[in-house]
Amino acid sequence: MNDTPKPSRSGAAVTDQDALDFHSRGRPGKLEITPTKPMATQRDLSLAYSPGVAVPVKAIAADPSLAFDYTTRGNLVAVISNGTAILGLGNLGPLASKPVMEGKAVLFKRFADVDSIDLEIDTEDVDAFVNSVRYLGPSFGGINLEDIKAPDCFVIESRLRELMDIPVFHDDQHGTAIIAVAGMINALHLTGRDIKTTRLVCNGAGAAGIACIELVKAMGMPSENVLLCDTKGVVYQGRTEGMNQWKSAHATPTDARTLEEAMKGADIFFGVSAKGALTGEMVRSMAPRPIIFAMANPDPEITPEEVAEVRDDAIMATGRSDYPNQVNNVLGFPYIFRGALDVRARTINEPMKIAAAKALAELAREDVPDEVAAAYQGVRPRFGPQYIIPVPFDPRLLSEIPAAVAQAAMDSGVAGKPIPDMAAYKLQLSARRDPIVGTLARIYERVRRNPKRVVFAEGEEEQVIRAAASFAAQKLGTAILIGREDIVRDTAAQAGIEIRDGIEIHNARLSKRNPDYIDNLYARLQRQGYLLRDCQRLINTDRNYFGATMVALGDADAMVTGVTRNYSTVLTDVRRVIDTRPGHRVIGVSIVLVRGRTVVVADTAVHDMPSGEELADIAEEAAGFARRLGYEPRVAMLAYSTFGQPEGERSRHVREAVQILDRRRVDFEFDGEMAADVALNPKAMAAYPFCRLSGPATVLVMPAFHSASISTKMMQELGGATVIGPLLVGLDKPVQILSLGARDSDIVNMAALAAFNVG
Ligand SMILES: NC(=O)C1=CN([C@@H]2O[C@H](COP(=O)(O)OP(=O)(O)OC[C@H]3O[C@@H](n4cnc5c(N)ncnc54)[C@H](OP(=O)(O)O)[C@@H]3O)[C@@H](O)[C@H]2O)C=CC1
Ligand SMILES: CC(=O)C(=O)O
Ligand SMILES: [Mg+2]
Repeated sequence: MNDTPKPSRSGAAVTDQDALDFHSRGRPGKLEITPTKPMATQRDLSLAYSPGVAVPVKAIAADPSLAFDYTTRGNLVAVISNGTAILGLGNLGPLASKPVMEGKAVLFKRFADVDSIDLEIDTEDVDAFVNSVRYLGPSFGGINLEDIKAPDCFVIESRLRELMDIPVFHDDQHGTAIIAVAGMINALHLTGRDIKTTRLVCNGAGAAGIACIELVKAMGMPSENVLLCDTKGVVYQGRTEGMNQWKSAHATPTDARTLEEAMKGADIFFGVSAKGALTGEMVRSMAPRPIIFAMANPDPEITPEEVAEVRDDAIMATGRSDYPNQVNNVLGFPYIFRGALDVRARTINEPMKIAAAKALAELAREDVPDEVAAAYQGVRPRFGPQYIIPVPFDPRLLSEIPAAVAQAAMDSGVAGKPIPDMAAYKLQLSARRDPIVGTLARIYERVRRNPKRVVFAEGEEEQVIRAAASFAAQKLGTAILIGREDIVRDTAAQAGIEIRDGIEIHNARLSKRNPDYIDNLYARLQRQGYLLRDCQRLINTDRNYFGATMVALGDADAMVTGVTRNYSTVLTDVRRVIDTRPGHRVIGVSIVLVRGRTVVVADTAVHDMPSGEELADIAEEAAGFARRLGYEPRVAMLAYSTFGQPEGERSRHVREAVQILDRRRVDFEFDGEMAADVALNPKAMAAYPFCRLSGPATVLVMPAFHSASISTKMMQELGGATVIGPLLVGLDKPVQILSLGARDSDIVNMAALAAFNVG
């Protein structure tokens, strides 16, 4: 396996300050609760609360299964910990565990649309813990126990499983075991091993370790082939020190006493212990083509670089996202609970776990979609030593894993509500996906494959420097900060931002390119009332002119700006330097992402009251933009009226635009004029059977700037939508303008969109 590429970090590493800022910014923490019903009127109140609420109360009292129909129970999982084994950091208590538990709760939501809340319980007493949880059954559809130390976790989980009629799942045990076994199945396949003759050493005999070896044995590895180790060394038959019944059950008759001795000739190493527990020497002593899963978090037992120093034939995985082969339970718990909840499973049993592991292993062997390539810096992974397990951003996880788990629950008789049509269920699962994940991941992947030089014009601003550092660290290209070098460096130092490789600082006044930039600007503006002196001043002192000219003359590929000045001023400046792309019209489009759907809205930036002709151009630009993003455009020309009713002056332009598009014979679906509900809601559209759109619109062309701007901002503020943009489309060179005070993550997204040349 000498052709195995050397392991490398993806470069998305974060600083301690990044992590603290991420957690404290805006509303502290990572989640909030939002209502699903309006609570606006007296009637709403009467329905949601007294007296209306009494009706579902009585219904549930008569038939408890109705709680799934009338409450959140069926989609709600509690992530519960006492903080006694937080990642590999040890017993730091319940309060300190809260960031991890909140994190798991948001991952449930993000990856599988499972609502989740963290509960930290302040006790190390097993009985008290069990009692705190057992009475919570009516609140939840499932219980995810987390980061509870062994052996307490074994007692807690088995007692709660007996006491509660919903799935109780200690993720550090079974989640980890499922993912590790999935990776192992593929690694065995790649190295041509038979599980029956393979020897495994598992370092860590706690929650994760015991569960991993139990599942491995359930998959067919003979007990005598498995050596378990802990802080005292090998768990051998007859050992008395540091033992408990769970370790004893896996004690082996062996002469090996230390991890070092155990590792000699071993085929597989599972590390679920602590940072640095495995040495290069031990790796050297393993069998040919060894399989090493160093899963301790946040730092593995050994790094891929350290393994690569001693041998080049290993298949290596860690629990981290910044190396290839992330063996982490995030690949399991969202989807396992999704499947279990959807069939109202009473428990998560062995067949469901094995089904999840097999489905994961199978996914890694299939061809991967674009978004998966994103996590591999544009190098499309292919099943092999560097890709034995799917990545967390793989969109297929959400349709495949829950379906496999649900099927296994049905087959093993624990499903309370079987799924009648699996194919339809898989489609429903895909629709649960948060679309922003896919859209941005695709763009990032393409930019990484073809990195660009991007100007960050307001280079002295802290959030811009932070964004530039992140852009460079994510290997999206070179970030060019415009500003005075000493000020940029001081601001960066004070904010704890490292100016690393991939960042350049350009001071406009000192640039050798100034004479050329001034000549270029003067040639463009001399007949618009500008003197040479004016152009000198603009290039020397105005970072937008300097930066845009860099892009115009090819010294950079794209630019982002606008954090410190208002949109229209910046747009005017930029358009003085950069032309409209021949045959195009400059417009602004916004991408609106709401659960389950993405729509493109135009024109959100440039034309105030567009004519029919201009609306037709806007439709063409927006449709082209949607295609470049990978969406099939179905363009609705919006108005307050639908096909002539009610009549009105403003709808006339929209009708005209439709006629113009007809004459132009454009190659995308369009129709109008129509109201927004008709465009977006198939039931409302059904009232107009002659409508030419084959489904809900994906592109909304607004009748005027005010309606475009108002509606997108309302969607953002009131509708919970994520709005990206306005993005400038139709310029000859890619420039994107940020909103005043944009945050670093928004700036990075815009820089990536500019580099992608989305416009
Ligand atoms: N990648 C992933 O998805 C997951 C990774 N993990 C990681 O696994 C590790 C263990 O977690 P968990 O099982 O929940 O914790 P537990 O506290 O339940 O168990 C820890 C086990 O590790 C052993 N151990 C600790 N340090 C060493 C060492 N230096 N050498 C040998 N054994 C050691 C302990 O030994 P003893 O019994 O003697 O005290 C104990 O058996 C953590 O680092 C965690 O981050 C956990 C879950 C998921
Ligand atoms: C990933 C995880 O659950 C852990 O490290 O504890
Ligand atoms: Mg954990």
